[in-house]
Amino acid sequence: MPHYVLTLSCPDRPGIVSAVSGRLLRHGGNILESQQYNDLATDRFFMRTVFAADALLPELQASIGELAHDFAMDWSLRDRAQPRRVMLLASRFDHCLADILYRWRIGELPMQITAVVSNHPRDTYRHLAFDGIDFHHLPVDRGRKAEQEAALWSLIEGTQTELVVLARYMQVLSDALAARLAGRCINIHHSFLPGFKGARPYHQAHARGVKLIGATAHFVTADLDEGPIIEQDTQRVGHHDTPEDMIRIGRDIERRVLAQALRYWLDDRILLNGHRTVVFAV
Ligand SMILES: Nc1nc2c(c(=O)[nH]1)N[C@@H](CN(C=O)c1ccc(C(=O)N[C@@H](CCC(=O)O)C(=O)O)cc1)CN2
Repeated sequence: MPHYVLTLSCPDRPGIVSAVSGRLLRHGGNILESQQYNDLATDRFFMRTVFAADALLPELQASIGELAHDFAMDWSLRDRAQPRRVMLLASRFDHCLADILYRWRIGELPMQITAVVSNHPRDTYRHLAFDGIDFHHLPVDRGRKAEQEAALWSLIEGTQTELVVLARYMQVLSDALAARLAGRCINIHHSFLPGFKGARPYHQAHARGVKLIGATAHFVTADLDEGPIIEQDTQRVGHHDTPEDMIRIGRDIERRVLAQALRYWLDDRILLNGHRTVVFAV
């Protein structure tokens, strides 16, 4: 029996859970897992429900669409058996790319990788196995960023990519491209945001003399390192740690934070709540 995941958000009011569960029951739905949250500050309701049903997706979508209209819902319904289509972007540092490829290879990240894209040549990753995944070298030559982004966008569209992961991709996306990728582009920033935005956060952290460093996975917006935060983690450092030590310690934090954020996205556990997120963790 297919398993479906329904995510929704709408203005809060009594009876949302009852209406949704009743509608699913009407189609023989058996709820397997359900989480909800009411943001009292915005009076907005968020819900994620996993259910089993013999009914076909189009029938369910039509029925839930009616309900969604009545409750002014933003919603999505997906067959959990359908793997998501994800594109991986990286620059010189490949530790996050290598980690995601390994987790995907062993089945921890159930997704279809549509391509690996870099502004550096294939040889940069000569020790990484791409297992038949297409690699695209899209260099950013001075004054030709628009052309590079046009090629990148055509690849994203041409491969029907649902999510773009910036796995230490060190080029700032233009406002236009960030807008096109709103809610479907996740970046790993190598600091505990909002501290130390920009390209060299570990050197900034060392100069400030912090005792904790971290990493942040967030949705990409036009405003650099300002997007809705999905996942964060930290680790202690000391006066003896050099910027190089922090870069080494930070690699592990970046890997686990990005992998967790990607697992949440693949399992429809992230809902946007304005410039914040609701994350229905396991
Ligand atoms: N529109 C956005 N684009 C990107 C974001 C984002 O939040 N919004 N995050 C970055 C990743 N990043 C930090 O996490 C980051 C990347 C690059 C830079 C930067 O200053 N890059 C320089 C070039 C550096 C180089 O070539 O090595 C630049 O683009 O001029 C800062 C932060 C990914 N894109």
